[in-house]
Amino acid sequence: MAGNTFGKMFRVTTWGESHGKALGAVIDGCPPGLSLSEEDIQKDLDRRRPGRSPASTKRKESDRVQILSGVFEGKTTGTPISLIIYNEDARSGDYSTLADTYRPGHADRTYEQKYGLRDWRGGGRSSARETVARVAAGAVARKFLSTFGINVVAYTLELAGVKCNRIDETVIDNNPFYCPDEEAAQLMAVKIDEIRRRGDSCGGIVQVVARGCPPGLGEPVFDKLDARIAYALMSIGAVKGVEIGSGFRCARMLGSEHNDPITPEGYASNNAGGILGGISSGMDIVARVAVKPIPSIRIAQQTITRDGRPTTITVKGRHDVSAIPRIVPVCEAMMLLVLADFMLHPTMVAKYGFRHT
Ligand SMILES: Cc1cc2nc3c(=O)[nH]c(=O)nc-3n(C[C@H](O)[C@H](O)[C@H](O)COP(=O)(O)O)c2cc1C
Ligand SMILES: C=C(O[C@@H]1CC(C(=O)O)=C[C@@H](OP(=O)(O)O)[C@H]1O)C(=O)O
Repeated sequence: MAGNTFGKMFRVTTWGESHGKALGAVIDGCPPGLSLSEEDIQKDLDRRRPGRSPASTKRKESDRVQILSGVFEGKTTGTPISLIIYNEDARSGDYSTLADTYRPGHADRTYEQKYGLRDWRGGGRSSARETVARVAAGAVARKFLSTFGINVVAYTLELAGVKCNRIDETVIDNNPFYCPDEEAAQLMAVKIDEIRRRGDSCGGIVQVVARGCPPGLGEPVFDKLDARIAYALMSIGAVKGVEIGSGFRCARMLGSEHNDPITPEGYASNNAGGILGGISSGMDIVARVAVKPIPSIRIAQQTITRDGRPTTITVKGRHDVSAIPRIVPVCEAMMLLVLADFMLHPTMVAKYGFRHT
């Protein structure tokens, strides 16, 4: 099956299914000499792992990563870096009704229409369990980018209709929703509890910010930085919208309001979200994603069987109430992979080289 590889210079292939033996990533193109340990990767995996918030699936996965190749004496060797994470708690028997019935909102029917068969155990390759491999690869990109002073942070702006009124990044890791407004996080917990009890699900909005990027990332046509970021974020399951900078609000602004004035010290505002003409400006890169509600819900829904008979489905198995907050580190990972890819573009290597730690 094509379409399992992301990136051109910093290339990542993910492999594995939600109820298979293991999942993993192969990273090709990471420069040699970079310090890299399993612990560097584990930190990010622990933020995505199930069980860390009331919105999370009850599936119990330790998500311990092992580095199988590409690292010797604590440094990358420039050869493919292979990472593996074993599945520990799939409980595939709970999914037997999915063998014959399609879940509304999930990939079951479209996948089968395309390939003619489907691993119905938890959605197989279409399960967001695959994002464990993206986060592992993203952590390697984070380590590489840190040598240039580049970092990426994401957080929850809105969940179940509860909006943040302030952004204080220092509190993000103090609450289970990765929310920069602690009061909003408390309301989110109440809402999630209500929705979970009803057997329903919900969505929200995540903001992703990249800091320390030099000017020059991205191409003026086709491979524009904003185009690649939108592609990367939209490639995550449940993401249905991506905005950069002022985003959809720009449609209602005047040019005199939207243009970011240029001063000798830099740009006076950042409606552009750090990207002009497809190329990073040196300002913070700011993107937001709209996340849809989780498809697998316990409320009865209308659907059809594989042979086209109408029926209703009440989805079994263990599911998130919302992809937020677990999607937050996944958004970080996809942004990190785009930036690492562009930092390895020949024009950027000529300017900045590789930095080793
Ligand atoms: C972190 C994360 C966790 C998710 N958890 C679930 C889940 O438990 N159950 C489910 O049905 N969908 C879950 N999803 C959403 C589905 O994977 C996604 O809706 C599905 O693959 C269909 O793709 P689409 O929504 O992009 O069309 C999750 C998505 C993410 C990013
Ligand atoms: C296990 C994880 O999340 C899963 C994402 C997911 C889905 O359909 O996206 C469905 C559920 O699992 P299963 O594939 O067993 O139905 C979630 O528990 C994980 O992210 O580690």
